[in-house]
Amino acid sequence: MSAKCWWIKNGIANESINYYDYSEFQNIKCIGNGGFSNVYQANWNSSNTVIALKSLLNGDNITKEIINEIKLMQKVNFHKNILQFFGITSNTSKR
Ligand SMILES: Nc1ncnc2c1ncn2[C@@H]1O[C@H](COP(=O)(O)OP(=O)(O)OP(=O)(O)O)[C@@H](O)[C@H]1O
Repeated sequence: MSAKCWWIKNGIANESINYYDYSEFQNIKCIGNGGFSNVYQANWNSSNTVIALKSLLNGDNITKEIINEIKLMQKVNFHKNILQFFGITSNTSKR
């Protein structure tokens, strides 16, 4: 396992990153594409709200940019003009 992949797994294990079961998300529709991800809209059962799921094109290749994005989003999670980062999920049926 790469050090960057370990950073995510360790974050989930020590609860500094929330992990959600993929089955919590319904009505998943693609709404955008970026350089390293596809973005989907979904209904989230736990919060009864609509959220964006950012799906990495290559989940096996966690780059330093992805880690930086997670770190930055966690730091600015309080700001009303910045989307809230809730956590990570994994579509295990795709693996
Ligand atoms: N929360 C959101 N709500 C609605 N659309 C979104 C949201 N997040 C991303 N998108 C859409 O998905 C597209 C790609 O998202 P984003 O730029 O975050 O992906 P990325 O892989 O980080 O791209 P890049 O590497 O080009 O920065 C956006 O241009 C936008 O159209």
